[in-house]
Amino acid sequence: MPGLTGDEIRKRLDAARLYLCTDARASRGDLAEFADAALSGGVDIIQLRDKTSGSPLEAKQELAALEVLAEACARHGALLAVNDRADVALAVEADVLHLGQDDLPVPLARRVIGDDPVIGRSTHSIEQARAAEVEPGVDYFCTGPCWPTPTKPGRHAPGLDLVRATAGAKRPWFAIGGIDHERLTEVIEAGATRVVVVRAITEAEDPQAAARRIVSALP
Ligand SMILES: Cc1ncc(COP(=O)(O)OP(=O)(O)O)c(N)n1
Ligand SMILES: Cc1nc(C(=O)O)sc1CCOP(=O)(O)O
Ligand SMILES: [Mg+2]
Repeated sequence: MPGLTGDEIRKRLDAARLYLCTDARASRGDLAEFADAALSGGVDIIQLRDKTSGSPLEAKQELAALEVLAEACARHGALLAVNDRADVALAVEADVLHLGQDDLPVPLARRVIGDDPVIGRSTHSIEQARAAEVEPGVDYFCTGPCWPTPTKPGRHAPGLDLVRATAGAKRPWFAIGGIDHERLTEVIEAGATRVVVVRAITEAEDPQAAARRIVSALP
């Protein structure tokens, strides 16, 4: 199946509200079923982020998991995101590459993946968010963590002040970190219209219902 054009990817990014990061669920062996459930519940972007063992996945496992997620995304019209690795994003024709402050610089990543996929940036301070809002080659950014989270241990949480300071930014941006359905109202009141979640869906008994509840609460 031919991939999406850059314009199609950017159109879907503009409309995206709920972004999910998931591990490969190797211990549960249900990645395809889980992804179908989350995407049916309204997840717009799904990223493979597997740091469960403390080190990156072996390439073979990462590519196998991305193949499963790519098929699920194609079934549901969602975007497939790769974390950290421009070479892997190119290899699997991902729609999205997500880069943190310590990852590959954006101009180098662009050289690898070309112009079509979108690139996202993590930000953890007002200065970083302001920079990501105008940085060439960046299409969206994330601000967080909103609350300290065991999914990203040791990362200082700038909290909702960063969300408030970012509200109204010109580029698409997502709040991340410690967000679940119960905390969503606070995040929205602080000015976020898009969120990234991990445990709120990966640890839910019913991932489809968990995604649906979050989507229906978003503006
Ligand atoms: C959508 C999204 N937002 C933030 C992150 C975190 O990126 P980073 O700071 O590089 O940390 P790691 O995820 O690589 O540990 C993300 N992956 N995705
Ligand atoms: C992967 C990640 N990045 C963050 C950032 O602030 O950039 S917070 C985070 C983990 C978010 O997980 P949960 O939804 O389980 O709290
Ligand atoms: Mg990273």
